[in-house]
Amino acid sequence: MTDPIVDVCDLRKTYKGWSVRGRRNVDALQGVSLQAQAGDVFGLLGPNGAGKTTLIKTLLGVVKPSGGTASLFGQPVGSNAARQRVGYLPESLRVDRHHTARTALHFYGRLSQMNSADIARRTDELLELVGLRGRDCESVRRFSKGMYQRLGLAQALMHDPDLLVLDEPTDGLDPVGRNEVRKVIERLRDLGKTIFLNSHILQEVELVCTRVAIMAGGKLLAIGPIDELASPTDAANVFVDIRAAVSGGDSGASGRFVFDQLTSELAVTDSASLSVVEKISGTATHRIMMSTPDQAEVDRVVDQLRQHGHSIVRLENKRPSLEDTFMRLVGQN
Ligand SMILES: Nc1ncnc2c1ncn2[C@@H]1O[C@H](COP(=O)(O)OP(=O)(O)OP(=O)(O)O)[C@@H](O)[C@H]1O
Repeated sequence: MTDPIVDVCDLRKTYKGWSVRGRRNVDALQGVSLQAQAGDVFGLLGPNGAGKTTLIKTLLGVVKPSGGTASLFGQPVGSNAARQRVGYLPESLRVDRHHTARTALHFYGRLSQMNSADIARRTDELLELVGLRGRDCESVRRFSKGMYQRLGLAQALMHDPDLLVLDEPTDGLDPVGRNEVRKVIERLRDLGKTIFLNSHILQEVELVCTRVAIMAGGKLLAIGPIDELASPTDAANVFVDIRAAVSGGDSGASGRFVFDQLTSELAVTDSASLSVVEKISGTATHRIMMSTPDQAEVDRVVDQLRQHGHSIVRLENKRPSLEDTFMRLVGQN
């Protein structure tokens, strides 16, 4: 494996402060360790106060850690060598209202000490990438929130960084705006950029991230590829649609009737709860819902259904979503 792009080891941050009752320190990071590899789209998740912003600010060299180490590209965070390779989109970027997209990118290019020729070339490339070509000479005052965020992504990319840190890039956007920003992130992922994304929107993270870290109370609760985060004991929801061999031959029998028949026919163990059976309206099909972490149990139920003359029309095994895993981990903590 190559050296990590982001390497955080036992990172700690205590904000020192006072309240009316005396000294009040906040342990915002309590020994966080994580790594992101080149090409990762790394999602940082956690409830309010989890320490996500503190972690991001530490990576950017804005907050000084109280303990532990953090490096980007093998260089200590905050060093010039590390900063030059990072692009940052803050949660609430403010672009002066007199700017157009083009003049704003010129301004940010100058801040990155780029020359005029490079700024002009890069501006054209980025306007194309974020889908603002043709709108580049309009005042940003007329921009929708989605266009504004895409301009924010362009400014973060001006100096062609290898690592992008995005703080809540889709916060406050409508579904269309979110979709547009997500497409840009996917394009950047395809270009091989490493992306560190802080977001509250679990569905967004599930759609674009290759790996996630879940934090709460300044601690790391879980880290890994999304499909490996669910614990082996997390139940999957299994839906089995059947043409039921209903006793009495009534294919239009109610879900309750079929449920009672199945519970007397099937030897279901405790690990699988045959929670409900419902009639799918307008069809001769009934849907059985089970909740079990045990695939062997599903296989047993399917075998028994067949043995009792029920025919399987469709089987769907829905693994726990990122939201299920998040709620379980954060709930436990
Ligand atoms: N400058 C500061 N001084 C004192 N305490 C702070 C400071 N910044 C953050 N904190 C505290 O540190 C803890 C972690 O805050 P942080 O902003 O890093 O969490 P977060 O996960 O980003 O939360 P949110 O999702 O609400 O932005 C919180 O208890 C917060 O009140």
